[in-house]
Amino acid sequence: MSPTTVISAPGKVLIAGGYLVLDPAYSGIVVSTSSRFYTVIQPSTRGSNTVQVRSPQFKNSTWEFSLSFDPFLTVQPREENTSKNKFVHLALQHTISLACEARGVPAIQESFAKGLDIAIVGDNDFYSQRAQLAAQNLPRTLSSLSSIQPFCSQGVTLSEVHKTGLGSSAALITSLVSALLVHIGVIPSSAFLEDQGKERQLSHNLAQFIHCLAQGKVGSGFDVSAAVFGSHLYTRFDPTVIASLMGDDPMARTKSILPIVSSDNKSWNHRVEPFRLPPLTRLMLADVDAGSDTPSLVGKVLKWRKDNEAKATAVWTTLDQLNQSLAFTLTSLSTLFSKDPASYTAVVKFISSLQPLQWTADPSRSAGQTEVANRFYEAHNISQAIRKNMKEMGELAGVPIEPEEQTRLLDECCSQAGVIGGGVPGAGGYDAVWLLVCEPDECRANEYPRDRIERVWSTYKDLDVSPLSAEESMAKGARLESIGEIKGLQHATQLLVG
Ligand SMILES: Nc1ncnc2c1ncn2[C@@H]1O[C@H](COP(=O)(O)OP(=O)(O)OP(=O)(O)O)[C@@H](O)[C@H]1O
Ligand SMILES: C[C@@](O)(CCOP(=O)(O)O)CC(=O)O
Repeated sequence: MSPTTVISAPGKVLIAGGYLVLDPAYSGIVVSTSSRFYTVIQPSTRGSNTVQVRSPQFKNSTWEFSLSFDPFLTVQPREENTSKNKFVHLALQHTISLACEARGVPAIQESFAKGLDIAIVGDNDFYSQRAQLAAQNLPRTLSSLSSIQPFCSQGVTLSEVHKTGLGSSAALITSLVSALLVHIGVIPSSAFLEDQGKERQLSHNLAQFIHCLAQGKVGSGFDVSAAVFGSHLYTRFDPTVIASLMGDDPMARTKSILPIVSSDNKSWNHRVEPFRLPPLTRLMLADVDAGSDTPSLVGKVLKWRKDNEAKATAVWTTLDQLNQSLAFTLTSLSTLFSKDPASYTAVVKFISSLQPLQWTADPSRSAGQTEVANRFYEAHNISQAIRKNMKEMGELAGVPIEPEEQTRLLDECCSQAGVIGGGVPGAGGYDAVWLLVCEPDECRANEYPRDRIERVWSTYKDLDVSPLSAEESMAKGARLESIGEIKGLQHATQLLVG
């Protein structure tokens, strides 16, 4: 067992397939973010069979647990704890229980002979930084965000914090479960050096089960899938695969978990197909300080679908065709870059200074450049069509998927030079917007499309729009880290490097 184990897991943005991805007949485009959760595990000096979990970014966020293995494993919160965290408790209970099944109780008891210290931190993006920006009298810009200390203290408790919708619980559960599986020897650390593999699959299956248990519902699971595998085209797993484990009491001891979450269990029929955003483009995310209640939005849309089967099938069929066309078009741009990077680079530089309507108007271009420009324009139009159909679905279901305030903001953004597309991520509502913008390899200072968007957001009056620093993650999901290589991590967790 290594002295220190660090596993990170990315946040998520569902840029297409919201609601449809709840049905295995449809897929969604999920992008994993550069903003990540980090779990750091070290042996403790607190005594055998003890686990201390700290979330140093928050007040009142230290939880101590006592383990007993007889007659079977139980993870008991200490009475002295001044708060509860169901997500952390369930992750410990079911991951250590699985470890006992996989390696035998004596081996796992050995792992806890000294006890464990666990620290969990999330990149600043997972929580609104408005208060920090205001306290330092900084404008709401990307450069301001980069001046805030990494993993900064939020000054509040977890129940008071303003989350930004990047999937904190999915990234947290994935990084904690994966770090525990590695630290107590169930899977090798090398499991997180390759993109797929059986061990990464086991980590996925266990994290999905624990996340559903903690949330008390079985969503599509795209958020945990993004945290484990990174950006991809996602098709959900059959929820019956974990039905026997989803008892009324999430704390109840479950019977054997291993056969159900094992990578050999072929009932896990989710699909993870390759996808990443095209070269020389950038994902931009903003937190709109209005907030939405996803579960209630989902409930209303699914009721509308049930009560209006024919119309809903027509709307979902149209949306799915558009979603798959967007995935195909964005992927074809990556192929065009591979074939002729010079033409591709020249076109991105050209369209970055033009509104989308003008992108295909240059007759002097070569055939190669014309094909690239046409594809970018196609991606823009498909993205706008998805917005229109998602908005219409909301109006039919009586749900603010893209409410008027968000429509006005997105129309303003999507008409800017160099903006490929955008929309409301996931379930939509009032809490966030995403944009895909050109990121030319060279451009006059302050004339990048991202600069234009920053100006629109920082001066926007109807809504309080604050950028997130997240881009698409270059890594594929959960990743083994070294504490000394992540800026601010050792300081934030106050653990020893080693
Ligand atoms: N830094 C953290 N440390 C420990 N637990 C955390 C942390 N951040 C989030 N959590 C846990 O995750 C829970 C939030 O999960 P919930 O499902 O409500 O949000 P979410 O949908 O993941 O939020 P979002 O997508 O906005 O990040 C919190 O109640 C807390 O238990
Ligand atoms: C509405 C839904 O399809 C997506 C929800 O996405 P988000 O939490 O709004 O980012 C629900 C789900 O996929 O679990």
